[in-house]
Amino acid sequence: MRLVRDQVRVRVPATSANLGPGFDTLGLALGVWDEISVRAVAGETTVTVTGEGAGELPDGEGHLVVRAVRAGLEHAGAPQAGLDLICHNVIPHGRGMGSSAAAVVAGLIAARGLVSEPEALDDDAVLTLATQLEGHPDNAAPALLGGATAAWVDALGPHAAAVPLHDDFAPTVLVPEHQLLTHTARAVLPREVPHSDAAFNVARTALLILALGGQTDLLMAATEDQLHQHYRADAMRETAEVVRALREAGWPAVISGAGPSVLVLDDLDAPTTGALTGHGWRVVRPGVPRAGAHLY
Ligand SMILES: Nc1ncnc2c1ncn2[C@@H]1O[C@H](COP(=O)(O)OP(=O)(O)OP(=O)(O)O)[C@@H](O)[C@H]1O
Ligand SMILES: N[C@@H](CCO)C(=O)O
Repeated sequence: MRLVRDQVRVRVPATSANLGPGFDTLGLALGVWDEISVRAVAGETTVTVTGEGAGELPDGEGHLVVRAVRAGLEHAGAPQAGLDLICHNVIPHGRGMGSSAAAVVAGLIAARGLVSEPEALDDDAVLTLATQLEGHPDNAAPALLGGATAAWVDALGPHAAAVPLHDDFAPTVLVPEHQLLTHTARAVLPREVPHSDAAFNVARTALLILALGGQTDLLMAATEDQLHQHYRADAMRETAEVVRALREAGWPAVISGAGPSVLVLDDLDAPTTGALTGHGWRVVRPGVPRAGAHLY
């Protein structure tokens, strides 16, 4: 295996995971894109970041995209090189919009673009490597494939399948100013849950597949959850309060990923978004790209 191109550019979408009951399983691509350029060079690795994370992220081998490119090259059996990485970041960090999965998937797709036999980094391989770096596949799957996905892990590794979305589906994301790292939001979850709570979520997740496909009258019941959101409420009180108020008003609102953004599985109306904007929430209507990360 060798490097056949010395420069590639990758676009990768934001994602929202869980969608309420589908903890560590369901995910949705969002039309907010990071763009990276990777050049193989003879010298040391350098990283230039504009937008989100500029001046804060590591500027060398510790950068998450660099780590992902390296994992991809290693998996493909390709030689490592110095990397000149340029990142134009739009996806907010630590908000539950899949920034870390986007960084990892972008790096792996870049590695695919650099090597002589890209099939060594097919979608299965990229999802496996991304899940190793992320710890769970639910953001990586839609970042890679686009649309909505169900991801699961078995003895062979992670897998993902597309979840059909009805044509009018238009989510709204409410983004607060502050960050909450996924690591922190996972630390508050119990190691075990009651069987009745697991059964509760199995039913809601099944309903959610129907609701996303077009049975929208099921959306409210389909977005109930007992596995993670109430455990996380103390770590993101404003988020929990917005989710509660929106649901009381009939909107199918959930915590986006590990929070603290809120995902509404509907096109939130102008009076409601106006009120939220006045309280410091940024309103994003991203649309759902039907394709995921790609070279461009
Ligand atoms: N584009 C990026 N380049 C480099 N590192 C990144 C990038 N995006 C995210 N990261 C790293 O990942 C961290 C955020 O990841 P984290 O998993 O906590 O949140 P998230 O991925 O934004 O949200 P969620 O997983 O809930 O959707 C950042 O603080 C940073 O260290
Ligand atoms: N399923 C993950 C998504 C965030 O990365 C969680 O809720 O912790």
